[in-house]
Amino acid sequence: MKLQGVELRRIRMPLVSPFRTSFGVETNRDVLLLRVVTDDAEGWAECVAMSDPRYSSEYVDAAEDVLRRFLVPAVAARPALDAHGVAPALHQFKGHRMAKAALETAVLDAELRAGGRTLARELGAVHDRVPCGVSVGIMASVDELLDAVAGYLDAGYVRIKLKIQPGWDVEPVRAVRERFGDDVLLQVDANTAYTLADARHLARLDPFDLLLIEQPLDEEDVLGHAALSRVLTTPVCLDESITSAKAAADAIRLGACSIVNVKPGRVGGYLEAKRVHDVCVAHGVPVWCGGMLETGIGRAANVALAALPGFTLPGDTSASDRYYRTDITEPFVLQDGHLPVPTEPGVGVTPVPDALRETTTSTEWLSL
Ligand SMILES: O=C(O)CCC(=O)N[C@@H](C(=O)O)c1ccccc1
Repeated sequence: MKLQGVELRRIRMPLVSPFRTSFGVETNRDVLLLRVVTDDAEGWAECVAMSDPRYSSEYVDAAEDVLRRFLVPAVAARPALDAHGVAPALHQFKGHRMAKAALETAVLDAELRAGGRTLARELGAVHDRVPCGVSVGIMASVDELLDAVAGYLDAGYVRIKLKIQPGWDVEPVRAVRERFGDDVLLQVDANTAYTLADARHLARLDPFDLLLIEQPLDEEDVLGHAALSRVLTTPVCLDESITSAKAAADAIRLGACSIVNVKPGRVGGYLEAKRVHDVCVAHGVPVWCGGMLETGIGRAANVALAALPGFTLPGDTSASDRYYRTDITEPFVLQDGHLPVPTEPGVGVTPVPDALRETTTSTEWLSL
């Protein structure tokens, strides 16, 4: 394929309700979309970088800048363009995995649309729908949390994930167990909010039969997670620490985790995400698909990934209305606790022109 140009488009998506984690509150998503135009087809992708560098070091203005000045020119310089050539072309640049993931995914989407192939087939999906979990933020009170969880269970979500932080952990978990019983699939996500000194406190979560505790310690504290895994009976799952398939292999071999949250943006794209999946499957480690409050563009690709055989735990692949009143694609609607895997070529969805027009805050064309 020959790259003709790349559109960098920023859109503003208000959340239906504030989403609070241990590192801040999200009320609007400032999203960077990429549209790659080649001589064969167009491809779309969503960059999952947040507005500020609090989930990881990346943030959306930096992603846009590094794409404009370094990543797009490097890919455009390749004589023959295909998705598997993007990562090697970008290897010269350090980090910026979310920006790299967006560019690779847009090229992959164009390549697959041109060939009439779905992302699901390309990645090795084995299911035509995926079970969906939901992520529940930190709330102002336990009563507010219980109302939110009741609503999501009524909506059909098959797994509940609670955000936790020091001062909001054992009590909300106990309240959810007491209200909704022991059969609800329940897990917690700390987003690095604790230290190894909190091990004994975190062990107070063990009696609640959680599926996992996600990223309790700093993303660089792999050995700390290994030590914590020896103290807790709750399985430890890593998110922020797993930046590549090699990082996953190392963390598993060091005993730092027994479950992995796979996020394509965090690891540099869907091709590396499949490699993370394959490494985890080879080690007998279950994986599930994480989320970054994606619009339908990123959500479609995540649902395809979540249909791979090693994704044996429900992911954060919620319906569009979990976060957005109006999505920029046809909405993903929960059906019996599941979302259907897109069946159209590429990521399988494209933005609805009116919705895109109404949410766009800037657009820039990089001609090549
Ligand atoms: O359902 C979703 O898309 C969000 C799932 C979720 O909780 N994401 C968390 C995370 O740390 O995994 C997050 C929240 C806000 C910003 C970045 C990440």
